Amino acid sequence: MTFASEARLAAVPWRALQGLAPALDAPLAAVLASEPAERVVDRFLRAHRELPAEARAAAKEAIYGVAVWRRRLGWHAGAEVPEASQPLCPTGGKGRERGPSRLLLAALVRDLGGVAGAEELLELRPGTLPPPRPPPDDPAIRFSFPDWLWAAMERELGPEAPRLADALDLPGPVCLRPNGLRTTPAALAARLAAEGVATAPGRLAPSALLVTSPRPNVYGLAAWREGLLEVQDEASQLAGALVEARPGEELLDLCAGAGGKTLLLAAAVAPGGAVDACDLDPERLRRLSERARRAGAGELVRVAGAAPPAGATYDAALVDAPCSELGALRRGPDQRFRLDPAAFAPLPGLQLGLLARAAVRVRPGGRLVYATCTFRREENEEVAEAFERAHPAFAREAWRRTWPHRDGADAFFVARWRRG
Ligand SMILES: C[S@@+](CC[C@H](N)C(=O)[O-])C[C@H]1O[C@@H](n2cnc3c(N)ncnc32)[C@H](O)[C@@H]1O
Repeated sequence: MTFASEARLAAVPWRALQGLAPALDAPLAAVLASEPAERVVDRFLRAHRELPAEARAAAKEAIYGVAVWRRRLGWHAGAEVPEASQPLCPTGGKGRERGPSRLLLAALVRDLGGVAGAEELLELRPGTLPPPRPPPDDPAIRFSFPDWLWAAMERELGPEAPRLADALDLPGPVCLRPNGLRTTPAALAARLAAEGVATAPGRLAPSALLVTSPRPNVYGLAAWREGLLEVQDEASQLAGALVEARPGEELLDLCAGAGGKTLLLAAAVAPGGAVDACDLDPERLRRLSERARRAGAGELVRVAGAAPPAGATYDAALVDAPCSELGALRRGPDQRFRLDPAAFAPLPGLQLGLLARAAVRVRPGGRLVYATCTFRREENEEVAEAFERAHPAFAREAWRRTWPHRDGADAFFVARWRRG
């Protein structure tokens, strides 16, 4: 069986890499030494504006492909690929003269891309790669995940885990949120169509629009500059929608970050309402203020700093908690090799503490919403259940999970309670 993430690589115009291999050595070495692929791709494309579109597309796939599939490629190339980002060491001496990254690229192009003559295309001696072999049986190697991450997926999903792994190896859809202060989903869809971008209604969140035309540069659209939309995953939109904010309400967004959900909430409480936005990170709050102004939500969002004003209470509070972010891995697929699972240990305590801080701000009859973008139950159901045990006045109203392979959206957990 071929998985969609594998089949996708067979459709890349790899032959357009002709003559590009030497220029790709440094970017490939950079991603293998743990620089984020997105940044490396951006730098490469800026430095090579002369390249035709097909070569640019193939170079981008080459850099992302080696960054993400490195573990699988090492298996095909006979090179040891460490699970964390460390310098790579080929076991055989062959190919060393071109650097191990070129060998991995050749494995990508030959073994996943299906290109005969990949070595010649990439200026390697024929026979540098070991003979081709069928996909590995070990799913962690097949889907190119560190062992600990594969184990976490298997623990959550059992036999369904390969479908999640496959989905996380595919680029996520581009999902848009119409700015309810300035437009409607139908009006935005028509406006985008006029700008050459086709969309379809989302399946999870009430007003989400999924881009169906080939990945456009959304930030280059006039509709974006005019503040008509935000790029926001559908699961994130669903989490905001589950707050069920109404016009005139006062809300607390305790972990507002750069404001993805704050802006959604601000549009929902207009007219007459307000959202107090808090975060520990002042830089994110600065970006939030900028985005709120662009969206026409400047009057609705009050940036409160690290904590809400003393004594303030709210109709609803959202805790979009810091988490391991494993559910959003499609947004930075090579991140999997930079994560240290030991860093997740303090998260449930932090999450529970944030929930308790938000709970005291919720007025009687008001709502408390907890959201994460991870699939680890230690940060999801287990935190939410611990909160319930300690806060019997809060009655459970909603309990949702989303999954990339089932819903086409990031893996989120959302719980909502009502204070008695
Ligand atoms: C998942 S992100 C928030 C994303 C944001 N709500 C959005 O929709 O764009 C979690 C945020 O929690 C913040 N954070 C971490 N610890 C915190 C704390 N103790 N109090 C408040 N915010 C905290 C982080 O700075 C980060 O911005």
